[in-house]
Amino acid sequence: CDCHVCSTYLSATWRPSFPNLSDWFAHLLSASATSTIRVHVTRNVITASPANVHHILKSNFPNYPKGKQFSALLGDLLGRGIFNADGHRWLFQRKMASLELGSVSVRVFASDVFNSEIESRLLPLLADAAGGELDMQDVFRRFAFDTISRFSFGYDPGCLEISLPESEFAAAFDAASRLSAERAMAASPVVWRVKRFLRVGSERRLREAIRTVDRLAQEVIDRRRRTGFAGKSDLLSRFMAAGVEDSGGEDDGYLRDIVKSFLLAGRDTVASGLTSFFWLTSRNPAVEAKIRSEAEAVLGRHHNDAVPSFAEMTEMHYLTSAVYETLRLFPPVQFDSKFALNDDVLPDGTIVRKGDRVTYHPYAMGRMESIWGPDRLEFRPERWLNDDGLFVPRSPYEYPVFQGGSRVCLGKEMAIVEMKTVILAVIRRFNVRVADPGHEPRFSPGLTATVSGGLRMVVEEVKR
Ligand code: HEM
Repeated sequence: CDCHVCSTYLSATWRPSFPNLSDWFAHLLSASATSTIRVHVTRNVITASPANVHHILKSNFPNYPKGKQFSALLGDLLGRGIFNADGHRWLFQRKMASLELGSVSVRVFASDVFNSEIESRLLPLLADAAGGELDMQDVFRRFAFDTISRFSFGYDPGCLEISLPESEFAAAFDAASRLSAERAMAASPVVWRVKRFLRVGSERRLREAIRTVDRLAQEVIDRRRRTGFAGKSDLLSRFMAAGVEDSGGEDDGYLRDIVKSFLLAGRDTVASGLTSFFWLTSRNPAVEAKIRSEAEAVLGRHHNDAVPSFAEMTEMHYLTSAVYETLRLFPPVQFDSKFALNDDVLPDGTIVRKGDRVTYHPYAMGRMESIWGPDRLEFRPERWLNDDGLFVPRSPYEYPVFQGGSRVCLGKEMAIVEMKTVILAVIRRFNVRVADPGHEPRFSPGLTATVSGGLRMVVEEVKR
């Protein structure tokens, strides 16, 4: 195909004009009369139309599974885990996980994990670095890996200890997710499949990384079986107690797969959201000031610095709005694809053929004038508040940052609470400013938005 979009895509000639591929797609989607474009060479229909997103994720959901093309990329790492499954296997895990994640006891457990990681590691690390610089993206990735590992597995990799140690588990998990995502960048799937068959290059490294992840995960599972899982709060113990391993003769590999999906889903996403938040507030100190004064109004001026309760955080509508506003401009999952099972027509008239890739694009949607109005590029938490100053959510089909419909993110509420807890703890004690204010983030290709080269920030203690 020699159409403008395909030739620009293939030759990457969008690069001089746009910092990221997602910015170029946002530009094309804004200019399209239907908010939908087609990249013929990759058989990819990309849409930023809320009606189309509703159709794909909700009203015609069965026609848009993740598909074999996607699950092949992550299959070696995630196996049969929820993130990579379709059909009955997905539904079984979805029901079980929604039940567990919806329980009050799991919420209390998650809050305990966040609070202890903040009190015992994050704040001491920032205090130690005060007056100097830190790569805050690295800090948040370590924070998020410790918390999601403790939450999912009951295993503490200790990545955020003050010496910022190398964790074998975190390094192997990083390598495995990066190398799996890089499969999507091969000119053709044949390339990585041949390398995999021959066990050479990146596929050899991927195989080794997955082996390490599986070995360490298995050690945790074996230990849990020896020491008992009854009464323990982490997801692994809950799944074991719910008898997952007995269901349909499934083996330990299945438990391991389930937990790995949670690690992948809950780690880089939260770290990405926090990194973007501090980048945006560093450039918009007025927002930071409003969050501080709201916190003071809710918690009182002389609050004893203890982590605010869930109820107190719920009262902070401006903070909630600032988190949603951050994720609007910088969604951790910038785009997400499905593969059509059968021919279909989208609500805007776009024809979809069986096997086409259909992508909704939260990054572009967060920049659409038709959805957010003329000030769409401004970081303005106020847009989420009603006249009474109360936070009002938007439809998930206009704001599919956590996806929407039948496969909406299972960790959404937990992620928002985690982000709010960290933000409050940090900004009440520290000023965190981008070291190089002219720095415009560029994202590395991958499953989750990660700032290429990290984000160096200056940390200073707030004078009281
Ligand atoms: C800001 C943070 C987060 C964002 C933006 C986010 C976003 C998303 C998105 C877009 C999906 C759909 C992916 C797909 O189907 O291709 C998803 C699914 C999922 N998320 Fe999250 N997520 C976040 C945090 C979390 C956390 C902390 C957890 C774990 C507790 C989690 C657990 C999951 C799971 C299990 C799924 C799969 C649901 C299914 O397929 O039925 N997420 N998330």
